[in-house]
Amino acid sequence: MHKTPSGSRLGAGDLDLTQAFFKPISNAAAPSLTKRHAKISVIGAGNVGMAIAQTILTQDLTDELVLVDANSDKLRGEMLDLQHAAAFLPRTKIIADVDYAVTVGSDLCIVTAGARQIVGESRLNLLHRNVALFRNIIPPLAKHSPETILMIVSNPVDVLTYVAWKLSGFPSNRVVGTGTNLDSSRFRFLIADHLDVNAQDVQAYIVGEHGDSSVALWSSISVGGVPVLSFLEKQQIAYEKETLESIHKAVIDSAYEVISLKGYTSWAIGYSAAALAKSILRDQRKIHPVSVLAKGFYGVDGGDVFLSLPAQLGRGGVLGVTNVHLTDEEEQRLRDSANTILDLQGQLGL
Ligand SMILES: NC(=O)C1=CN([C@@H]2O[C@H](COP(=O)(O)OP(=O)(O)OC[C@H]3O[C@@H](n4cnc5c(N)ncnc54)[C@H](O)[C@@H]3O)[C@@H](O)[C@H]2O)C=CC1
Ligand SMILES: CC(=O)C(=O)O
Repeated sequence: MHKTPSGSRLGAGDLDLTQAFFKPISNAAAPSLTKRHAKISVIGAGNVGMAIAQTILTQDLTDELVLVDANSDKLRGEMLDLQHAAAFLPRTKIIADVDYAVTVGSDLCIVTAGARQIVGESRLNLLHRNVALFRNIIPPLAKHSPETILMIVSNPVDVLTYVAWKLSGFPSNRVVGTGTNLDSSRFRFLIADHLDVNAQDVQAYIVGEHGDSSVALWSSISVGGVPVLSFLEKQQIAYEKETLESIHKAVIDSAYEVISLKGYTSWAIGYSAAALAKSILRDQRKIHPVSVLAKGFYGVDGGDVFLSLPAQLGRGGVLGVTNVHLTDEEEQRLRDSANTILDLQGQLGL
């Protein structure tokens, strides 16, 4: 019996066995080529990479799922553990290797590798450690899958999305960071909890940096299509600005709290990244707040900076940025957030 690093094989007689088991149908037509084979590679098989991988599998988003990590034992262990769930999952080929050649021809590469925050540490603190890793990760991904879409998750996600864009040489529509898609989900959860409604009926955006300088778009909040703040104003129902601010603060504090309790965050980013993968690979053209090249939008003009804006995602990657109404204060906060990120980027010399 022969075993490869990318999985267990039945042996050299595989083909004979298959033919013995299944009698081929005579005069069968060639398979239809209308459905494209989809391949997703997840780089980094840690807490986040595995949460994303398992959500992708349960949601049947790909035909082939590739895992890459620098730690070969952990990688093989994770691959086998997922393969052993085959009887309960949609059929997906799962392979893993430390060599990036395994990612060849990926439609989507999701990068989660790298250092994570310890308790109380800011995402921005991870920058230099993770930029060094990205120099070894992005070029081989781009080489093996020159047409792929890169989705960056590792932190600080906005600056690392910029780094991935620079290192890959890809057009900006094919480089996206998960950005504030997660913060916006936390925001929607907290608003839904406050109003006792379903979070899926709440539309609300956090934009800017995925982190401490993020910006809550209060004017964007609607529930079941009803814009909340203008509704309250028209009905002359008073609301406290402090209540709004405290919800935004709770969003910012969310990751710190989860990290202090369980050491890392994983499930919510797993669902967040899988939702983005679905919009991209299934050409859903849905709008998500994600990290995109923001220069020229909403008065952000200080340089090439990636930060989250409501963007439409489809098979071509980032299809466009939505023109949501921002108040003057929100626009100013967005520019401040951009400057926070630009200051850090300035240290990189890329
Ligand atoms: N953007 C977002 O919303 C979120 C981002 N994150 C970030 O995701 C990243 C990963 O977090 P966790 O999975 O919890 O960390 P982890 O420590 O569990 O996993 C990191 C993995 O990266 C691997 N790795 C390190 N160097 C590598 C290299 N050169 N090539 C391939 N693999 C390599 C490690 O072996 C490890 O398996 C962190 O930067 C974290 O801050 C985490 C949650 C949410
Ligand atoms: C760790 C992180 O970036 C988050 O959970 O938001």
